[in-house]
Amino acid sequence: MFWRGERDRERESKEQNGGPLSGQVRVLVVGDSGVGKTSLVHLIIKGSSITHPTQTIGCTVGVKHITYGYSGSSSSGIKGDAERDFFVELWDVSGHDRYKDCRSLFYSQINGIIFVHDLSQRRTKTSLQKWATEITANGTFSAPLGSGGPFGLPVPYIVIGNKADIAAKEGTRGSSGNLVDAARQWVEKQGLLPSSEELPLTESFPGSGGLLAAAKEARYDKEAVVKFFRSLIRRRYFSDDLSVQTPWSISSVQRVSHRLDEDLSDEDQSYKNTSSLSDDPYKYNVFPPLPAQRNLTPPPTLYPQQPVSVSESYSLPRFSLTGSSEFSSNARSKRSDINV
Ligand SMILES: Nc1nc2c(ncn2[C@@H]2O[C@H](COP(=O)(O)OP(=O)(O)OP(=O)(O)O)[C@@H](O)[C@H]2O)c(=O)[nH]1
Repeated sequence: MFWRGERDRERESKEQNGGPLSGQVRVLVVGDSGVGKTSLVHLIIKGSSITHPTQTIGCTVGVKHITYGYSGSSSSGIKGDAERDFFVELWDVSGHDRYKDCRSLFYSQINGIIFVHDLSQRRTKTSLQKWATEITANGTFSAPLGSGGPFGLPVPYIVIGNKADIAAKEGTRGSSGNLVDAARQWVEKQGLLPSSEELPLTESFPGSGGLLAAAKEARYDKEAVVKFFRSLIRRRYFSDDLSVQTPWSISSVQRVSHRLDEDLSDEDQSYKNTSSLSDDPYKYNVFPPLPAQRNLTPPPTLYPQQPVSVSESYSLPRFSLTGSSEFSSNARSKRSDINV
């Protein structure tokens, strides 16, 4: 294919400037049906809201391009030596129950997870633990952390509470219509239970302050999400960072999400690696495996990339190594669904 040839030529050219060009990390995006996963993925990749998302069939994959700066042992001064392209695959898994029995197909070689819930539907947050348990039980993981996190999750995650616009209008912290939630709210109103944590069944997902988003209004905490992606890249490709304690849940203090058009400046600076590795740090394949990785099949490389067995209609979005730093397939309708 033409695009592939172009890419190969560019890769060869960059490799002449020092080492492999790029790599990728895989991030699952999970949560109940209708919480806004597809809307968020579209926002993260395209930078704009999607007007009419359709229900995800099985899983769709979007790709976000990120450059990762490195100021280690490279001395050439050529930009290509100091930055590399990485691709964050966002696997948007359908939350619908009809795919429950087969969606574990998509839980493969996971580097990180974005859990999404709907702030106006409290039960969608409660059910995140169900998602975590399912992924832990059925998934395979790349660059896993040393010991199990909440629900046994072996990779970092973030939690995003979406539909902040609705929650704000309703002036609630999330009313699901669930009887337990209704009871909790009544009890709280009576002043009988100031610390509402005593009531069972409406558990919150542990370990994260959570991020807020309103995907429909193109609002999310871009900086926090990009930092999360970078931390996954760092974990997978820069071995010296693996000695650093990485929290299970990459969380930040809850903050008001900002508009996407507040573009990040100098994103790479915050993750410049200043270690003194003597070899080319981008030859990530030569690093010894992590203790936790030794028994695992090596993660797939970017070239070629067909991570799952899929129907004929499925294709990963084309990668472009020039132009915009954010891209994916053009629109949800053009992102080929994996039909399962
Ligand atoms: N008000 C509001 N609606 C939203 C927001 N995000 C998504 N929606 C709407 O919620 C509905 C479901 O959004 P999707 O993005 O398809 O949800 P999903 O989680 O991908 O759903 P599944 O594909 O069934 O798993 C759509 O009608 C969206 O327009 C938001 O931030 N605010």
